Amino acid sequence: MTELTELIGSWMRRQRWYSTKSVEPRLRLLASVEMEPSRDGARVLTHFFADDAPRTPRVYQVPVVARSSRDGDPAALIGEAGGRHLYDGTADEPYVAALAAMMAGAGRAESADASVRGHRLGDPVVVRSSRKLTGEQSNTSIVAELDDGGLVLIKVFRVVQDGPNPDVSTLAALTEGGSQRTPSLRGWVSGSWPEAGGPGRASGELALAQDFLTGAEDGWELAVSAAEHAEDFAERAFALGAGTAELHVQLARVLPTKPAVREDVALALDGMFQRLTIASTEVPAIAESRAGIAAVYEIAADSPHPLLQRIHGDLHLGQVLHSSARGWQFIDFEGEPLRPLAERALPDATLRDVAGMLRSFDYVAGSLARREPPIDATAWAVRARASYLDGYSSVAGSVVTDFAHLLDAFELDKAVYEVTYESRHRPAWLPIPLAAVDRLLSARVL
Ligand SMILES: Nc1ncnc2c1ncn2[C@@H]1O[C@H](COP(=O)(O)OP(=O)(O)O)[C@@H](O)[C@H]1O
Ligand SMILES: O=P(O)(O)O[C@H]1O[C@H](CO)[C@@H](O[C@H]2O[C@H](CO)[C@@H](O)[C@H](O)[C@H]2O)[C@H](O)[C@H]1O
Repeated sequence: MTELTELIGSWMRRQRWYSTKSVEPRLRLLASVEMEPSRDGARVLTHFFADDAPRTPRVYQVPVVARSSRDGDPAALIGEAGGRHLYDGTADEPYVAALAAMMAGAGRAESADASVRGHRLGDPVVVRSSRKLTGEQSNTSIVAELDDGGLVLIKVFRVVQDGPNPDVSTLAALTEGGSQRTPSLRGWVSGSWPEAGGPGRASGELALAQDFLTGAEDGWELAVSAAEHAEDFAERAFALGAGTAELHVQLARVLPTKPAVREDVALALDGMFQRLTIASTEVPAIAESRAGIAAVYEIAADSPHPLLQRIHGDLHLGQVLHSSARGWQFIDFEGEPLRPLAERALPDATLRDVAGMLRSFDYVAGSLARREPPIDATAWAVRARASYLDGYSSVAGSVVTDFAHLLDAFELDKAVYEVTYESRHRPAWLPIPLAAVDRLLSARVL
């Protein structure tokens, strides 16, 4: 087992989804499940590893195909352990087929310490071929071609946590409610494994499958390209705002809503202060602005709050796709990866999503300002922001002006979260949210 743990540890360190880049993984194998009976000398396994390197241990799901000979795709080869050649399951057909079969037939597999189980929504998913997507992602996404020629996107969660994953629960509710603002969910796989830090068991979702939107364009890439070429984005931003408000209306229809009581406001405020404390500890420049930031949070906490409901939770341009047939589509309802899972599905204020998208327009300008030679897209971002808010209000009414103090606080809170995110993942982009914090604070003083 040491051989396996060492091999996976050194491979994992190089993967985009390994979330604690600054430290060496310290892995412990918690459990393994064989997803289906061994076929043609290939075993399909899902391993659960605890990583003790971060302050709070994290559990990673690592699916592998263990082959008796070196006959898999060389690009997917992890290495050799226990006399077998291990391949990254997400890049290897037998694993993807086993996962899809589990969803299609509501199948189940278990070992002494862990289990996995498939759930189906709508027509069964039978995979003919598959291709792993590459890119800057927290999870691993695979495009699979189905027997009927259709395509699905299979997303394999890497860090797995105890409790329901909002990506699945939100998509399931929207799909069952007939939403056209998001690709339909086709099925998912849940599992249980030993707790990382205690004697109990944890359970949660391991993967999902949803319709793949062929030809859809990534919102971030569309926006950056428009800003770079000084092309107007007002119409697209208006439609995105209106689409966000429609999504919120649908979410309020299919999932619980609740009036904001004192405890909800206190909890939200607590969360914002916790994020501020983390950011101030990791990036001392933020500590200097603490009093100003705290004042904005306190004003928001004392202001009226709208009805709370399920929201997207991490809305930015990278979470929307533009499809010529369906307009703007919203994906990835997992919430902010740096936030505890249990918090992410709690009813929240829709303006938190609006604030996320506003920050994203600022990021477009911020990233172009860092190009060589720099491109000034400040005016582009201001116009996109205004059009987005107009579009949102065209469906949601006066919520943006009625709860303006809340929107201010959410924008600042998101920028503070981004400070921590960038300092951990992309230090070169740290100046973008740092400048935003300064700007958002000085805009209030003037
Ligand atoms: N249903 C879909 N149809 C087409 N492309 C998709 C779909 N879902 C995701 N993608 C593509 O996969 C990428 C990663 O998906 P996402 O859900 O954001 O994963 P992560 O949680 O790893 O960030 C997206 O940026 C998008 O380009
Ligand atoms: O997409 P994820 O769910 O993994 O979200 C995390 O990563 C995002 C970056 O990929 C990060 O978004 C920040 O950078 C974006 C540009 O790359 C920008 O559009 C967003 O506005 C900005 O917040 C997100 O915060 C983080 O949770």
